[in-house]
Amino acid sequence: MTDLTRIATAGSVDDGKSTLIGRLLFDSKSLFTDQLDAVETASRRRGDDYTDLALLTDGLRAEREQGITIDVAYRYFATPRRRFVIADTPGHIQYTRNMVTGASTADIAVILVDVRKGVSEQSRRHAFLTTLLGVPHLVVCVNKMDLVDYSEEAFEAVCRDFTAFASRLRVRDLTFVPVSALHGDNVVDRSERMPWYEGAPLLSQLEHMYVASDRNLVDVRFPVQYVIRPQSNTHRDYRGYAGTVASGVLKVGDPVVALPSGFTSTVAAIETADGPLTEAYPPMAVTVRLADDIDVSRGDLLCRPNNVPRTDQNLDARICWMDEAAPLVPRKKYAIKQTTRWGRAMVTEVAYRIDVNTLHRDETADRLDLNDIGRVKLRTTVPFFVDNYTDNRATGSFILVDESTNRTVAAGMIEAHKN
Ligand SMILES: Nc1nc2c(ncn2[C@@H]2O[C@H](COP(=O)(O)OP(=O)(O)OP(=O)(O)O)[C@@H](O)[C@H]2O)c(=O)[nH]1
Repeated sequence: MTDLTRIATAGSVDDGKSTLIGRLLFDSKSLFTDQLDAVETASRRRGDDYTDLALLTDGLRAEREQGITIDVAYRYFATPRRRFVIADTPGHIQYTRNMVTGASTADIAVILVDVRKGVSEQSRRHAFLTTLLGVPHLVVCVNKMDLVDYSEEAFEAVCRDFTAFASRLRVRDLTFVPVSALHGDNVVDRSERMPWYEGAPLLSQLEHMYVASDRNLVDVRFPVQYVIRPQSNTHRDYRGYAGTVASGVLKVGDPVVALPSGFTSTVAAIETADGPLTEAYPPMAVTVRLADDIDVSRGDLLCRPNNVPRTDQNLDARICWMDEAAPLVPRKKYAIKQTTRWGRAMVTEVAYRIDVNTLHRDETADRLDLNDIGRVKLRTTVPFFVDNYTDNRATGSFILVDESTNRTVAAGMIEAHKN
């Protein structure tokens, strides 16, 4: 199985996120020498007597910031055990939107807490968003341990406060690691300055966390991205459906049903740029050929006949509002995209807005502003094939796009209907 483990990071400004990521890359020897030279030169130029690893990710981020609105920098690194992609989400402005972008596909979230500041409003917000986005594993790095003399009591106090808040959320797996990102304690190598800590350093936790079983390999969902139909005479009869497996394991010979038509067939072949396969699983990009010539178009969904998502035009969802230009206005029409399918949607009701610090639900709210999270009801113009987000992060999520500006204004997570 392609084992790319996705990590999302979160932390308030100056908690040390960039330094931690730099340290992970540096100490695990995942850096290219030319990048290292550049960082060392830049550090010297600034008069630092140490190599400022934050320059590494900050530099990257600056590159990414040009011309894109959602500035999440992705960094790949590998150890002999695992390959990782780490999303570095800036802690300052727009944190909710950036975190939603960075964490919606993450296997593991790493939240930084400055041990001197303790569990702040932002830490609570990060924990809440992590669970809202269904990230299965949460690792809290209690950073800057060097500034509290590597005190066990200081570490334990943060763990206690964080656990108390997390107990009110749906956290599946919570781990704490005391680190000093600056000095490298417990990041890649075990720290000798914290003999009281019996756990493993961060990297080793990331390498050993069991993530495969978190992925949905049960419910086959294959959203069709393109229909491939060559026009040449030699390939006249060829018809393939290209897309990315959203969940489940698709096998040659399996019966499938196409939605919305409801026609059934069997998988005749699974093709990739590197040759044919007998099975495909998420997030593989493949072309599927069917035994019968049934009507399948872009935006349709292939699944198993005995395991289909619900077809719905009324959606209940939690959404995060991401548009700084205008608040969410009920009854306004937006474009909606779920997997590869587009339609139009109208928010018919804002049920409540959630205060992420207190988890209080404000049922009097009738709009959502930038970074607000709320529960809403939507009505779509065409049927969508949906699962609850808790069962399927791919088919349970959607975005709303403002058609006049073409901006993504919301990310949504579908929930079961409630009255
Ligand atoms: N003493 C000490 N300082 C640290 C540690 N980790 C980071 N710092 C310092 O804290 C400051 C902020 O670190 P960054 O890594 O830039 O913080 P950040 O969270 O990435 O901040 P943004 O990039 O602005 O989101 C820098 O001056 C770091 O050198 C640590 O473990 N100990």
